[in-house]
Amino acid sequence: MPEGALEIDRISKRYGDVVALDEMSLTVRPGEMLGFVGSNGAGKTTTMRIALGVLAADSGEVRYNDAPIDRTVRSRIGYMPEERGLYPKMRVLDQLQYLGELHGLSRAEAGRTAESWLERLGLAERRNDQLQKLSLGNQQRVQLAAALVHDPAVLILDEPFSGLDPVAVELMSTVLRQTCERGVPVVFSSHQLELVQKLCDRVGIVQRGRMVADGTVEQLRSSGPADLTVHAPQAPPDWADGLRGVSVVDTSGGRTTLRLDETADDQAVLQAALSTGPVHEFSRNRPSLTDLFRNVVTEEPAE
Ligand SMILES: Nc1ncnc2c1ncn2[C@@H]1O[C@H](COP(=O)(O)OP(=O)(O)OP(=O)(O)O)[C@@H](O)[C@H]1O
Repeated sequence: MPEGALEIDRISKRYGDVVALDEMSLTVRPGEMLGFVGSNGAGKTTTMRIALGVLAADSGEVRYNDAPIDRTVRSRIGYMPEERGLYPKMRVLDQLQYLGELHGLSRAEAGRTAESWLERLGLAERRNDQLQKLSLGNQQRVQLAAALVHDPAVLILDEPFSGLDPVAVELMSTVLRQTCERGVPVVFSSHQLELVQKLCDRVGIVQRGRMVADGTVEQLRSSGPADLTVHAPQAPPDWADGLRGVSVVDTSGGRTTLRLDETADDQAVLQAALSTGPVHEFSRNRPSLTDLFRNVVTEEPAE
């Protein structure tokens, strides 16, 4: 493993009869951003809480730099919990400074870093307000500052984008990208798949406590079923019938969308289309992350 990687190695966790995690594994390398996606109740929060050490796994191990995570490493993790969890009545700057000190910064250093994050996140003028006086989106910016104030070696965020307006999404995205570019492994959970597809180097899809797909966005998108769109205006409706490994998904306006399985030969499809007359379009549609997610994940049982 490269130096500075976070590894979650086959962790399992049960709550009574509920299997929350079943040998969940994932690795985030330095300078890599991993999007952690899955249905409600799939096990994302449980995984992140175990990685942080606020919850113990029944089995498996979490490592940083090839060694099991201890208290020193734990204090170098930046974490944004789903339930948020800052003090509502405490003033924003005091709160960040206090958290910086808790993570080992001197008072002056913590104050300086807190001020600079508030500036960066557009909250400088709110520094002396109680947290509860801020809008939810601004409170979330403070949560991000809280995760970053001690210059963490690893950044773990539980649904950091939920409820943010587009400007705040952009700001959060930029800050996460820059943190990642400084060599910090970043992992965040999200249900906003288009955002994950745009932002992340790698994606892990979790279902019922297991990692069911893990790879770069490119790898995952090219591993899904390939659809072809063919525009052959003179082709009869049954032109693609009988082609090996090919099924018709949709036909409209002279365009046919075909699903090809691994036994199909796209060149045979092209020949069949050309044999009907001119072919104006022959294009492969790669699945979006949303399509893949639909294919991989079946509904979780209701909570
Ligand atoms: N404290 C707990 N006691 C009992 N069961 C729990 C507890 N925490 C989590 N679970 C169960 O563990 C499973 C995984 O939950 P988890 O919160 O990790 O999912 P999640 O992927 O983060 O979901 P969401 O997207 O809704 O936040 C669920 O079945 C949940 O009900």
